[in-house]
Amino acid sequence: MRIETLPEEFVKAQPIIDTIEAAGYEAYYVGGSVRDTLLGLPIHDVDIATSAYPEEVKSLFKRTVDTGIEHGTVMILDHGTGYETTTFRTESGYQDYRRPDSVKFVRSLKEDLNRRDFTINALALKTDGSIIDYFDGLKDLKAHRIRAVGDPEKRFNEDALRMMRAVRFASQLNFVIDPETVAGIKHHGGLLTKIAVERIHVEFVKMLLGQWPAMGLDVFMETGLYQYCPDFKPYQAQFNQLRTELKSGMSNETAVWTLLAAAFNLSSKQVNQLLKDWKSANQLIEDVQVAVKAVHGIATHSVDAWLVYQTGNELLSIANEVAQKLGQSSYETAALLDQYGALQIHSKKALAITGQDLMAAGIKPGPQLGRALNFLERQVVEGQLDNQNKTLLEAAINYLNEKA
Ligand SMILES: Nc1ccn([C@@H]2O[C@H](COP(=O)(O)OP(=O)(O)OP(=O)(O)O)[C@@H](O)[C@H]2O)c(=O)n1
Repeated sequence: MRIETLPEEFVKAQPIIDTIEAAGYEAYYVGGSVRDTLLGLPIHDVDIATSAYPEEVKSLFKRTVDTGIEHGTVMILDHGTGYETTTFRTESGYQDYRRPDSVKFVRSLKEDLNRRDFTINALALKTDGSIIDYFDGLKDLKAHRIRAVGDPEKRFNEDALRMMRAVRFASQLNFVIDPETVAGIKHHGGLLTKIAVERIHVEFVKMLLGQWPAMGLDVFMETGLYQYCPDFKPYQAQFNQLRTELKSGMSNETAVWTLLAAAFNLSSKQVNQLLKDWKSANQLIEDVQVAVKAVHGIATHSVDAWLVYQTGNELLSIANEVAQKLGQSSYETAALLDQYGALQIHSKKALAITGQDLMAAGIKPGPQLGRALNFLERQVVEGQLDNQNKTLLEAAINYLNEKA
């Protein structure tokens, strides 16, 4: 098998391989970029595997960075691009079910490919476009199948995260998982509890962002893997619902979490807790809480100006995307965004009056001044007042007189 025209990312990286080969070593493109090229998908990072030992690699290039030298990885910098170049290796140990305790550098490509997770990830590509395939990866690619290299039990015992990777690849590629590999996942699912939640989180989000999340969710549920993901175990029923409803992936991470929070019917407090447990960034937590509120408004057809204003353009699109995926929206996203666009103001700063103006008119600083500004903001957003300095000043004074 030979690829006629290599994507430009590989062509750009060719001088690296040429240099290594000219020094008498072997070097190949490996990993996800080879798999994705064969599937006609865009590629992200070009990874290189070589028979040269790390010190030998370093001696061949002017600019290198030791990104993971103990595992044989050196990054070669070339015209502003970094290429991770890893010495062929075998691995052993894995006491933490995640990283090998020790690696042994070897000179054989076959041994290196033999340590990898799935056959579709164990292909090597030469600069002339030919493919080296020791484990029937091409056959599996053609059959749209994820199959562990060698013994699945051993593969998952070495690195438990690979089970989540299998789920994620199923969702990204619309592939099925080979029965023996599924059996390995069922048997070793419990090892996931040994893995840091952040790592599970990354794979889980990638799964829901994949184009065929129902494929990934099927495996996630049927193998029982969900039971070993902290915080997700109680949501079996909701996951099952999602599997049938979710036809395609989500647009981004905020959308993924909004979908889960909405599908799981979580309260604001629960969303907060879930996302904190999953070590999410504060901004993400805030955004999801706002978006969930908007999903609820959209689902119950109570999308008023104030909700639209509070949610904002970006989160409004996300909220509608989620509501649509859950079959709860009949709104056109464009119509919601038009509604947002038609508001007189899009932030408090845009009010035609300031706290200074109010103080100049004799209103004392303090909580009542803040309350007056909040009142004006809402009135302007809801179209009860024009956003004009004089109008707002009069309205503020009336409001405060009424409250007095
Ligand atoms: N737990 C893992 C992680 C990675 N690999 C091997 O290392 C390669 C590169 O890993 P990574 O960059 O994490 O994933 P990709 O397969 O490249 O996929 P993607 O870039 O889409 O995440 C994989 O293809 C696979 O051969 C592995 O065997 N076991």
